[in-house]
Amino acid sequence: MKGAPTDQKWHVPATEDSPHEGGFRAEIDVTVERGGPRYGELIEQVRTFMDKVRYANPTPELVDEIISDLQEFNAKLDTVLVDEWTSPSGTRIDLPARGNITLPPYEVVDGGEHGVTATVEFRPFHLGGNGVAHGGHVATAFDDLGGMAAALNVHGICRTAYLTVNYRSLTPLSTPLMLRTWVERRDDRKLFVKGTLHDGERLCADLDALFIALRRGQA
Ligand SMILES: CCCCCCCCCCCCCCCC(=O)SCCNC(=O)CCNC(=O)[C@H](O)C(C)(C)COP(=O)(O)OP(=O)(O)OC[C@H]1O[C@@H](n2cnc3c(N)ncnc32)[C@H](O)[C@@H]1OP(=O)(O)O
Repeated sequence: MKGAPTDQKWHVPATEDSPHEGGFRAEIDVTVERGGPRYGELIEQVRTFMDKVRYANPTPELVDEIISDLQEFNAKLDTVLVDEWTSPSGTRIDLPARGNITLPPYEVVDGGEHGVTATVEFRPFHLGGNGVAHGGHVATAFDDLGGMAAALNVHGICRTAYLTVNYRSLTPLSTPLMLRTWVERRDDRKLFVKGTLHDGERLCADLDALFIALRRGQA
């Protein structure tokens, strides 16, 4: 498993002409094919680029050159833009963080109704200051993997109502960390989710969140 568990049943009603229904995906279209076999490498190159940009001090000439290269890349991608429901970024279940470039890359090592265990590595571009991760990126990892624990528990899509992160110690960059999330209590559509982020034995942060299972068709 990398981006999300593959052996789950997603009981979401499908319609023939609409790829989604309100906030739901009508079909949880899990794919390992969109974008081709090297799509993960593309995402990794983009992440590496962001790492370099975060730490580079380029000359004005190099800035000019890179802008021009990026304009060419953007023009190429302009020819293949699709809607969010069919973009591989976020749906490639075989890739870290489902190939979603906006998320800290994680790999799910175990996931089901009981919760999710994942390894996550904050990249150099997730720098907050003084060599450690920005707290907002830690919250992003908790939001996605807390939402996944809620979704796996109810077999449907959930949305964050609140998310509290307690930062217990510094979160290192470029280090494999262990992130766990689980539903501690369910009250109808309300899922009270807990989580922890560890660097080895050391607790970096913990999570207290409420996710709400969306009603069918709810935007
Ligand atoms: C394709 C391959 C994929 C496969 C793998 C899939 C896995 C993929 C995992 C991805 C996981 C991503 C996870 C990211 C999730 C976001 O980041 S979502 C974005 C951030 N959140 C938002 O924008 C939410 C904005 N707020 C809203 O939309 C609405 O307020 C909500 C949260 C949906 C609730 O609205 P509602 O459905 O109308 O419900 P409402 O009746 O207001 O509240 C229901 C109950 O919850 C309580 N409640 C609601 N809000 C609160 C609150 N803030 N505090 C306390 N109680 C509250 C209410 O009091 C009520 O309680 P009861 O009266 O029933 O006891």
